[in-house]
Amino acid sequence: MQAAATTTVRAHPQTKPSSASFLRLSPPRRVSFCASPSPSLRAIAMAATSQQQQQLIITRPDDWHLHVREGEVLEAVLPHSARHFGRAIIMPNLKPPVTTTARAVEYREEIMRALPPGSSFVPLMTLYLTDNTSPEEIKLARKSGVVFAVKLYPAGATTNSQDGVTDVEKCLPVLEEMVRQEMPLLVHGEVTDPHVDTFDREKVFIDRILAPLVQKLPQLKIVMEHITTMDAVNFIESCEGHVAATVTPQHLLLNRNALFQGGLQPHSYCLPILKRETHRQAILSAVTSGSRRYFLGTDSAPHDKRNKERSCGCAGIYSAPVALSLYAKVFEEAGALDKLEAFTSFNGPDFYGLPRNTSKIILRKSAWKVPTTYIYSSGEIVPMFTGSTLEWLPSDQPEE
Ligand SMILES: NC(=O)N[C@@H](CC(=O)O)C(=O)O
Repeated sequence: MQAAATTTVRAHPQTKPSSASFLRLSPPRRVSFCASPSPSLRAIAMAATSQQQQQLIITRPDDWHLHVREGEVLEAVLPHSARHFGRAIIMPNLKPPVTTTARAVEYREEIMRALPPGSSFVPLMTLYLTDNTSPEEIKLARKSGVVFAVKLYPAGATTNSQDGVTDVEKCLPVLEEMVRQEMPLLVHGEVTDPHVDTFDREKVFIDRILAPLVQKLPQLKIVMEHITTMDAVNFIESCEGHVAATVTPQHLLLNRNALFQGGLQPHSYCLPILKRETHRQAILSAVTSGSRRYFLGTDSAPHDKRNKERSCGCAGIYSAPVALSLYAKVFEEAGALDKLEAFTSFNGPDFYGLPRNTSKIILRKSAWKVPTTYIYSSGEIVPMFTGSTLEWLPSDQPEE
């Protein structure tokens, strides 16, 4: 560990914009491939950072896309998120999925029981959309006060998505009710058509499903989850203010080469799959531009090591314990540390119409080693960047 930090950078407090002003975003901007800063510029930015910024104090972040599972795995992983994040949007892709408000309420109680004593972490529950979800269920969800969004998994697109939507047209009455209830739709944006190349599935989803949906229901709030392509960035920028996106640490830091680095790397396998470098660069530029349409969503997706490393391994990267350090690394390397707090702590609640957190968290420029695995009662979970040394260690202690 390095010596105690000396210099502190406090992000400037911002006033919370009204939802109306959120809708008046800057005019659509197309993003094309944009080269990263020249090595010399980047080196200067990093040198300046390392001399001056030894500590960051930012508003406590939220995670707008998180898988915590159930039972023993829930107990093992939840403390990692609860330690650093104020709230998280909890994904409903359990077995069986969380398709009703009643089940979401039960699941929330299980999460609350698994929290470490004294934790003030708040789970924001979601419903899993199916072809048979009723508009009535949306009214119940809104009335519950604990369900904050509905998740669309195209049937068969990813882990536990077999009960997902087979045809968005079938969900139109539900989506119309979501507009009335101002309930956001969270989208896993990939087609499942086996004839479409895995690396093109996000782009084809935008063309075939998302763009027509936005045209049909322009008032529906949509979060395109875990975006991976320049096409997604261009789409988000071309929409009015009702469409936003979450971005994971892996899609900001890794390109598809990481899947094959020195051999097949199952712990870098997630869906949507990592893409080529040009796409990573486009997402990085978008996120570090300061645009309010992008916010933190780790998609931290724990799977037991045996299920990741077997002959047909599961998709999902476990990033909860390392995510904040990694996002800080991304923004620092882009010379955009001043934009980090809006991404981690402001843009998400502003989009959802929720208050920003009031407590703070400290990130110290201090080297720390990521454990190789997290052992729990019936197995182990390998975190992203297993065994490597990271900087920007988040403090466990709340800073009021
Ligand atoms: N991201 C993943 O690769 N996996 C997620 C599901 C998902 O969000 O796609 C999971 O639940 O394991």
